[in-house]
Amino acid sequence: MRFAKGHGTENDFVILPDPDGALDLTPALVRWLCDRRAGIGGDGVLRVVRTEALGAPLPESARSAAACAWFMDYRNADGSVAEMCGNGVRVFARYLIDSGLAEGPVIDIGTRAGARRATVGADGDVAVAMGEVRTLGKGGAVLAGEDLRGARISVGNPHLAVAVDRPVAEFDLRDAPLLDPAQYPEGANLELFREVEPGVLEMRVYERGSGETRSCGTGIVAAAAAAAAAGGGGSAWTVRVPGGTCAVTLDPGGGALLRGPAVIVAEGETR
Ligand SMILES: N[C@@H](CCC[C@H](N)C(=O)O)C(=O)O
Repeated sequence: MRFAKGHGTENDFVILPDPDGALDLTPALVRWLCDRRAGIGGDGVLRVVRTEALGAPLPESARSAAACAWFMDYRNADGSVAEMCGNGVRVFARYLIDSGLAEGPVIDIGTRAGARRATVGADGDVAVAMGEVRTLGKGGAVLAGEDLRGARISVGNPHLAVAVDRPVAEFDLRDAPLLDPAQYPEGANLELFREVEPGVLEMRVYERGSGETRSCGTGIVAAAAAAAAAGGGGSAWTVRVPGGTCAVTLDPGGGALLRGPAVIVAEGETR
């Protein structure tokens, strides 16, 4: 099986070119590919498939993806399926261009949350229009015995974005947060963020299906939206995560642009 490896601010992915939809991508295969000791290693898998080769009809939420030539079939490291991955779309766009599958610099990519437009810049950064960012009210979680309250936000996938008042490095993110299943029947990603300068956030994330990762594009957008709603600033945000820095621009219509680096680091074949 051919693969590539890439990352966006160290949120890393095993990329599987499968234009004709021939691959049987089981949860067990995903877990093996993402295993950092026995496999290749990654926070998730990006299957690169032609939308017309998907086989199954797209859910209502993904209807706009039907017009896209390429579909990002995203899987978390535990084998579960997620609707969207912000860094994944950026790395996916970089892969399509580097491998000659798309010309760019603007590429519409299908996801389970609908079409997402990625623009590859001359500086190598990839910006993606993240679709509608919806704030759904307040939510809570218990993390390492600590009660946290924050904003429930959908960026196509579910988030709890929590503003904290001490450095994010001080939190214990080894174990999964306990979420209220009534609020999050499908689970969620937890972001802890703190405004360290006007318009600048530091953030850490515990991702549903992957554990703590060094970056999460949808989570970065959720944190920026939560910070903006709390009155901490305007539309332009810089978000520092353990794996690097991304920029978010919130637009008055409820959308967001996420921009940051995306690179392909290796290509190979499994045995
Ligand atoms: N790392 C991604 C998010 C991947 C999906 C997430 N773990 C979920 O289950 O919703 C990103 O960059 O957005």
